[in-house]
Amino acid sequence: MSETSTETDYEIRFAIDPATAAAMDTRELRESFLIEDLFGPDMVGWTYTHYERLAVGSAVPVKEALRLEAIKPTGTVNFLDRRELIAVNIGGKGTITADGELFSLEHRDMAYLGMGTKDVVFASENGSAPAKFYLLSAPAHQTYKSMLISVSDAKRLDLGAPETCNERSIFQFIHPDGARTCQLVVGMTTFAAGSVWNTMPCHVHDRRAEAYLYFDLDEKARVVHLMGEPDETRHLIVANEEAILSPAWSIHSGVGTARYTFVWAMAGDNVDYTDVDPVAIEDLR
Ligand SMILES: O=C[C@H](O)[C@@H](O)CC(=O)C(=O)O
Ligand SMILES: [Zn+2]
Repeated sequence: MSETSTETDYEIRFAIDPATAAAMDTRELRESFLIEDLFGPDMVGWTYTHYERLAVGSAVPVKEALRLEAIKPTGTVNFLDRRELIAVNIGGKGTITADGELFSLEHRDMAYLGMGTKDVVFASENGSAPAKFYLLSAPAHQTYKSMLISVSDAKRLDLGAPETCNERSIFQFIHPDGARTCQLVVGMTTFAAGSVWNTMPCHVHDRRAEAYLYFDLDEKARVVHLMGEPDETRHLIVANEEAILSPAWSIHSGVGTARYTFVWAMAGDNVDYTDVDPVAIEDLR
């Protein structure tokens, strides 16, 4: 890809409190917590949230490479002057060049870019099977090393059972023995054939907000994503390659009408994956 474009779009989502969310109808819930049309071609798109100032976005270089540029909400000269970023490739092979360092990402690989990285360019190896970079960024307080994290470097945790339709593997890309980050904790969850329930039994963690990207879901299939306080649940019907925002007070769990994969990402007061408050299934309302 010879040309480099800098078309960037963003929208802001304010933080919603639980009482306000409980009074919302379907349309309002979707406008507040669902991100549709996430992967627009040949542009960088952001949803800048007021949940931990976590920004969720995408870069899909089809005709040309795409440069990361600052957006007004960051208030900085370069996007990463006071932030860190993780890019997860859910498409074809692609590259990320960060201040001259080249990272090659296969399908399902991630790259971590540390605070202070100035020049970032996303490119596809082949525009007819473009890379699809799912972007996550949070404020940072120090610079950790930029690095490629391939799915084979991730720490694998097998959970669930076929009888409860929740047999799945959690790939923790950020863990204490791997890449260091300030706030971002990101991973991917895949399912055994026949299993469709993620994160059930579910949990909350007031210390961290979370975002999910559901992908590799059949175009006509949907995930029924559960949100809300444990005793006041709501649902979002989610299509392939759509993301949801999960405030710190909300459960985040889902059941697919067919198989899918998802990327989960958190930011907040700690990076301890195990620091969750479990919710018993019988306590859900
Ligand atoms: O706080 C952690 C996140 O919710 C995910 O790790 C949960 C998940 O992938 C699962 O149980 O399927
Ligand atoms: Zn969680």
